[in-house]
Amino acid sequence: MITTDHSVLIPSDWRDFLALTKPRVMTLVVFTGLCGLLAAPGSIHPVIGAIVILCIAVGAGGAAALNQWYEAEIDAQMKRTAKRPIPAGRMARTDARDFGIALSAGSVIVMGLAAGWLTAALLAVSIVYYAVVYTIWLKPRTPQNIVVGGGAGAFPPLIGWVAVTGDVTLMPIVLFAIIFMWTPPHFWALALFVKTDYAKVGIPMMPVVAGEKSTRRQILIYAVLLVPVALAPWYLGSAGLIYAVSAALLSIAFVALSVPVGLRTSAEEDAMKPEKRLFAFSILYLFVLFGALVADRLIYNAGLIA
Ligand code: HEM
Ligand SMILES: CC(C)=CCC/C(C)=C/CC/C(C)=C/COP(=O)(O)OP(=O)(O)O
Repeated sequence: MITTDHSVLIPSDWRDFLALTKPRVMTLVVFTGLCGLLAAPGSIHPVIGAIVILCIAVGAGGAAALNQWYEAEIDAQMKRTAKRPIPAGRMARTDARDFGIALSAGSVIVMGLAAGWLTAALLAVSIVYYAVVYTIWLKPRTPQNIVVGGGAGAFPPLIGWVAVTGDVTLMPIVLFAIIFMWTPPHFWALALFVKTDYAKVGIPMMPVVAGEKSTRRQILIYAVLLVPVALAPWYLGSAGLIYAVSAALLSIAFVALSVPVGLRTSAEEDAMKPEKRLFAFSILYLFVLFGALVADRLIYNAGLIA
């Protein structure tokens, strides 16, 4: 049973509040935000920079808490999510809601005061995008939920970049586009092996609605479309050879891992190994790609390469 009553004493400790922020997923969200900040041309005071990253972490965590407040009932029915603080009965639902609102509002206000209101507005849009547009509106309604909703997770590098430069130019939009195109293969690879969970709770994820075959084709299509987008910082002249070589190698590996997932029809014999491999690699891919962007920028700035 899910508790919604404030008066019920539930011994949720700090670990439950931390779990509400989806800390493991958010490491990559925060990392891409940090990379956007470090790769941007110009400089930012280190203390302000640290506050910006903290606000991205807190805002994303707040949005994740609101996601779990709203989805407590369906989380309770899925194996992967049943042990979360609310469905497991360790936290009152209203506490998660209040915590989510406090983190979200607090992060936007502090961001505005520290880094300006354009940066804060972008953070606010990404929070509303994840907690409301994706969670409440798209996710229960359409199999394109994560294609459109994935935009929420694409904001952090844009936010980090704009905190430094003060305006939205082509390059931060390219960084947004990289994560936007990356999200479908990232999530659908996983959705293929947790399909039954989503089917059980009536969430129209792509493999449930369009079937496995179509989802597999779409994973491959997005992985191929991601290649020119991932290389864009280089051919648009905003990144050098270190980034170009890294992006090319990562792209080859990503497409190579997507091919067996995209082309096969039956996966029963190997317990979905290629799908699990692609999902795991998708995370490494984004860490290394954004890390390469920063390494490239720092090395060129330091004059180590002409
Ligand atoms: C709508 C878009 C997305 C959906 C639906 C999605 C969904 C998921 C799911 C269901 C998991 C499994 C772990 C869990 O149960 O929490 C996961 C893992 C993960 N996701 Fe995503 N994801 C999305 C976008 C992103 C974005 C934008 C990032 C970061 C930039 C990201 C980073 C990660 C990471 C790092 C993990 C591994 C966490 C771990 O090791 O436990 N995801 N994702
Ligand atoms: C700055 C800011 C607000 C960033 C937002 C970052 C963001 C949207 C990340 C998306 C990652 C994520 C946890 C998806 C889970 O989908 P789900 O919630 O459908 O997964 P679930 O089934 O595990 O609940």
